[in-house]
Amino acid sequence: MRQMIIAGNWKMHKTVSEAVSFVQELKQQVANTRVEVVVCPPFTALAPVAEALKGSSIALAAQNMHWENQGAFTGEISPLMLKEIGCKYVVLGHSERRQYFGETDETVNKKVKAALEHGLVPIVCVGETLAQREANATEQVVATQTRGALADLSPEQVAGLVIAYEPVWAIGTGKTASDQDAQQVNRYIRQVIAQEFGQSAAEAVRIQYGGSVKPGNARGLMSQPDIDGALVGGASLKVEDFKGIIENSL
Ligand SMILES: O=C(CO)COP(=O)(O)O
Repeated sequence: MRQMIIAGNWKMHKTVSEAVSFVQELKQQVANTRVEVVVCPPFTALAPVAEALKGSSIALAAQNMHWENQGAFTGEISPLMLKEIGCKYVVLGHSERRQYFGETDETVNKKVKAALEHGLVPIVCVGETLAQREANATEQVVATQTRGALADLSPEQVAGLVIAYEPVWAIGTGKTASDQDAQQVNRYIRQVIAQEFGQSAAEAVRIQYGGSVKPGNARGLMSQPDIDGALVGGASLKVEDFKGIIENSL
């Protein structure tokens, strides 16, 4: 049985003081949930949020990472740095990083391997653009991105990962994939993983859906058999909305 994982990707939102007061409230509101709850603050807020989360079951994730341990890479953050402050997860290959910051399947793969070497669990994002969906290329795009990101990994490593299917046209647009469409693509990703890494890795890997998830649509999406959680953007910025999604995911 795969445990549901609901992660809030704050993107470039919240100062340190806003982030800390948010998680202080959140940890009280979701204290007894059976869902695994994750927050992904911006880099500046990671350490103070880690401190504020002590004693809580909410896990911490970074939104990106470089693959090297250290070096002359101005503006970058390494896996060692994230590990030391208590990150459990790291979001890799988000479509905004692919679109605006030149992320490729190859760099995502380097980052995935580096994260695993340091005991960080990657949340690997894949998803098609509207043009790709309209050209009936969704399956081809998510298969290529999945194979690219996970190249050279062992079945055991893949089993422990989280993958987030986030159709680009559904991110921040208020357009959500229908429950059936999301389920269909998540199931397809699981089939690709079964082909590449075997059935037991495919059954163990958790595959989230992301793209305009809200309290009102969470129940339908999260009850699909191949959807094991959500990667939430906008609706993760308010405690009430995020809590609503968590509660509606069981
Ligand atoms: O990109 C997302 C999460 O990573 C989804 O963002 P929205 O929930 O704002 O559509």
